[in-house]
Amino acid sequence: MNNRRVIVRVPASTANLGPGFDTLGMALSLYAWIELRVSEQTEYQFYGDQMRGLPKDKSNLIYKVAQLVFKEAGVQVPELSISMHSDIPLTRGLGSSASAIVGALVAANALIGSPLTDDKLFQMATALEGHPDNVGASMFGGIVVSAWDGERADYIRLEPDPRLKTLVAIPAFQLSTEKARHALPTQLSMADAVYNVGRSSLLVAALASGELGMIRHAMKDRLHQPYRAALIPGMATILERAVEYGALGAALSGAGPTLIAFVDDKAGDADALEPFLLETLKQEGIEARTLWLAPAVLGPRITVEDISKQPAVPLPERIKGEV
Ligand SMILES: Nc1ncnc2c1ncn2[C@@H]1O[C@H](COP(=O)(O)OP(=O)(O)OP(=O)(O)O)[C@@H](O)[C@H]1O
Ligand SMILES: N[C@@H](CCO)C(=O)O
Repeated sequence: MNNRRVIVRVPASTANLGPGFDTLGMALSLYAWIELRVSEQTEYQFYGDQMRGLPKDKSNLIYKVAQLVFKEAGVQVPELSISMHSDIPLTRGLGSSASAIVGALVAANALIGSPLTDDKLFQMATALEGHPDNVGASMFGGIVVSAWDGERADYIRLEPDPRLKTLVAIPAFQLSTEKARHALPTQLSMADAVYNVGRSSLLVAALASGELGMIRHAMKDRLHQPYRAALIPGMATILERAVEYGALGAALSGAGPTLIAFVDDKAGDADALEPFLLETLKQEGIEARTLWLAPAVLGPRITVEDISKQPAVPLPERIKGEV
């Protein structure tokens, strides 16, 4: 274990997909890399613009999550060398906390010889995050349909349709999940609950069957997006009109503020979508950047190296070409 260097690449994710609040998630082709080694004292190396401001002591999420794995497995690894490079922006609705939790669980488990099963790691990740949607997608890749009752999370993974691509508009401002959850009501009407059960079921069926044309009707929501709209000016217009600009459907990504549009890559009729998203946000005074992302088919990719046999080059050099 002392000579082991573990590097885990973990995908970002989009949660809810509109109606599937706390239930649906899809992994995206944007990544974070976490490296763990046993060390004499705990130290951090952070790389990439997204890591600014994160703590470099034992209060760091990665360290705390790794210690939960060691405790569960009954081993002691009090000091760690932690390196991280992330392209996933923090507090923007692209699952940065889920990627950090899943990456830390998987890396810590690999460091001690993988005693915990993937299902056990998923249960731990769900309890830590408080909902299974983002962590399920980061853990298993693809599209993950999940349900959690506070004790056990169950899931089914769906293979994303190869025609599916996404365009995300990432506003320059941050919005924490905590704040976006505070905007939600504590009670809902039966009519709205039935509305969402219908849309969410239809969306899962559309994604599983490849009937992508149904997404425009299915990707609608009355549980969370209407209540969060005031936090993201321009969102309501984008959700309503994105289909006019070639999207299959659009949603708030996770708790926001990122907006995500689903596109049929083979249809080739979405050239006007990017300017529409950016212009709509700009009219509300919001600067944003866009990224075309594909669904990430794979969950975490684990590399274990023996550093007694090869020199441990810094993480950015090790992952050069992947970033
Ligand atoms: N690599 C990391 N190391 C330590 N803490 C992290 C790391 N990545 C994310 N976090 C923590 O997670 C917080 C962001 O979580 P939050 O749930 O608010 O947003 P998100 O996960 O980016 O978006 P969403 O859950 O809506 O998709 C950060 O402010 C930070 O505290
Ligand atoms: N389902 C969660 C995802 C963000 O973590 C929410 O919308 O609050």
